[in-house]
Amino acid sequence: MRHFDLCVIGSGSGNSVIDDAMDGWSVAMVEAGTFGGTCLNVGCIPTKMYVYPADLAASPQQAKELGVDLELVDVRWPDIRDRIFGRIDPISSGGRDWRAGRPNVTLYEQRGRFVGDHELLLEARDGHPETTITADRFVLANGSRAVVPPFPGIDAVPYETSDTVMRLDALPRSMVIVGGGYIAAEFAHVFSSYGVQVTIVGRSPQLLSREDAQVSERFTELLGRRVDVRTSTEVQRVDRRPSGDGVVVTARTKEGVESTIEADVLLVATGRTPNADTLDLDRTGVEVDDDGRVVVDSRQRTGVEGIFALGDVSSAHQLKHVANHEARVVKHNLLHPDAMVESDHRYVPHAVFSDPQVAAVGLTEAEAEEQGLDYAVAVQDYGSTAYGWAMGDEDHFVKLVGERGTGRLLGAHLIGPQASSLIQPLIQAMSFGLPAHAMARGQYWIHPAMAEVVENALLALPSSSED
Ligand SMILES: Cc1cc2nc3c(=O)[nH]c(=O)nc-3n(C[C@H](O)[C@H](O)[C@H](O)COP(=O)(O)OP(=O)(O)OC[C@H]3O[C@@H](n4cnc5c(N)ncnc54)[C@H](O)[C@@H]3O)c2cc1C
Ligand SMILES: NC(=O)c1ccc[n+]([C@@H]2O[C@H](COP(=O)([O-])OP(=O)(O)OC[C@H]3O[C@@H](n4cnc5c(N)ncnc54)[C@H](O)[C@@H]3O)[C@@H](O)[C@H]2O)c1
Repeated sequence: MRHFDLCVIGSGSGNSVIDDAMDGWSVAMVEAGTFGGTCLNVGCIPTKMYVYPADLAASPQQAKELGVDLELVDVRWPDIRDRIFGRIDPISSGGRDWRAGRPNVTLYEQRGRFVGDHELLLEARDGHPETTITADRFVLANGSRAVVPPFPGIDAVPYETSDTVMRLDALPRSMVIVGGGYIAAEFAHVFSSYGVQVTIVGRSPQLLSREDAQVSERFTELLGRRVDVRTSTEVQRVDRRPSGDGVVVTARTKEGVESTIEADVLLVATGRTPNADTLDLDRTGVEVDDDGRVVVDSRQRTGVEGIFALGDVSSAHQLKHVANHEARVVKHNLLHPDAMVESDHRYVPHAVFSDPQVAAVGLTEAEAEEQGLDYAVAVQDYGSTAYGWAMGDEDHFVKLVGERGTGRLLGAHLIGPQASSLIQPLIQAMSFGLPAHAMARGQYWIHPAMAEVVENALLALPSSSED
C-alpha cells in the first residue's frame, strides 16, 4: 500500500494547498471530476463570462432612455459558449498536466472514500484500478454538488443544473428556473438578456431571501420587470410537454392558486449540498454536522489528528473567496504545525452578479434587531449622487447598518450598478474597525464617481465618539 506525506481530495481550492515548500513531501492529489473544481469549470468563472455579454445585450433598453438607440441584432450562443469553454477547458487541462507532472505529486483521477482514519480507497475507473493509499495528513477539499429536490415527475423529464446549462447546444426559446437564490438570479439575467423567455418559480416571498429585506424586495421587483417572477410558489410536479420536448411545471402559490408553465428548458437551482457524504467519513473519527458539513475548528482541523477540511465541504458560505482563504490557512498550518493560524470568518462578503447586482457584508437590519444591538440605518439612493443622477438612476441604493456609540459598520447592503466593486471599501472598514464618519472624512472621494454614494451613505449614519 502506497504511503504519502499528504493527500488532498479535491482539485478546486485544494489544489492551491500544495506549495513549493512541500517539494520534499510525497503528495497524492485525488480528483474524481474535472481538474480545477467548481469555480473554474462550472461556477464563478464561466457564469461571469456569461454575465458580461448579458450586461451588453441588456444595454439597449437603458441606452434608449438616455437618447442612444441601440439594437440587439443577435446573440450568437455557440460563439459565446465556445469562447468561454475554449478559454476555460485548456486552463483546466493545463493545470491538470502541470500538477500531474510535479515530481513529488501523484494524481489519482478517481473517487476516494475512507476505509480508516488515514486510509483512502480509490475506486476503480476506466483505466484506473482500485487501490488503497495511506497518508499522514489529509485535506478534505471535495466541495459540494447541486441538489435536485424529488419533485414528482422529475425523473421522467429532461432538466439542467448549473453543471450542464452553460453547455446547451442552442439557446432555448423559453426556460423555467426553479429556485430563487444566487444561481437563479444570475442565470435569469443571463438568459433573459439573451432573449430567452424566463420564468422563475421561487418558494420564498422574495428572491434572494437571505439578503437584507429591503434589498430582496427591491431585487424581486426589478428582476420582475424583465422576467416572469412567481414567488411564494411551490412546484407540484413536472411533466414532459405533450409535444415531446421541453417541460410543463405545475406550481401552486401559498394561497393555493395553481398554474402551469411550459418551457423548452427546466433549470433546477435549489442549492448545493456538501460532498462529505461521498467520503464514507463514518469509517473515520471525522465529524459531520446535521447539514452534512465536515466539522472543523478555527484552524480548519477536523477532530482527527492530521485531517483538515476547507471550502464547500465544511463551510456554510459556499463561496470561492472563502474556500481560497481557508486553503491558505490549511497550507500554513500544514507547514507550521507549531504556529498554526486561524481562519477569519468575521466579515465574509458576497455578491450576486445579476441585473441589478447585489453585494453585502455583515448583518442585515433584521439580524441587528434580533441581536438587540443599538444600531442606526442609512439608505442612500444612487440617484442622489452626481454619477447616479447622470445615469438617471431611480432604482438602486446603498444601505448601511451602523452601531451607535462606536460608529462602526455592522452591515452593508448594495443593490445597483457595480455593487460588487463599490462594496470593497466597506468590507475594508469593517475588517479594520474604521468608524463610518472617520472613513468618510478621512480620505478624498473622487468626484463625481459612483463611489460617492458610499461616502454619502457613511455620512448619513450618526457620528460617534470614535469618529
Ligand atoms: C454556478 C455557480 C456559480 C458560482 N459563482 C460564484 C461566484 O461568483 N463567487 C463565489 O465566490 N463563489 C461562486 N460559486 C461557489 C464556488 O464555486 C464554490 O464555493 C467553490 O468553487 C468551492 O470550492 P471547493 O474547493 O470547496 O470545492 P470544488 O471547487 O467544488 O472542488 C471539489 C472537487 O472535489 C472533487 N470531488 C468531490 N468528491 C470527491 C471524492 N469523493 N473523491 C475525489 N474527488 C472528489 C470534485 O470533483 C471537485 O472537483 C459558484 C458556484 C456555482 C455552482
Ligand atoms: N455570485 C456568487 O457568489 C454565487 C453564484 C452562484 C452560486 N453561488 C453559490 O452556490 C450556492 C448554490 O446556489 P443556489 O442558487 O443553488 O443556492 P441558494 O441557496 O442561493 O438558493 C437556493 C434556492 O432554492 C430554493 N429551494 C431550495 N429547496 C427548494 C425546493 N425543494 N423547492 C423549491 N425551491 C427550493 C431556496 O428557497 C432558494 O431560493 C450558493 O449558496 C452560493 O454560495 C455563488
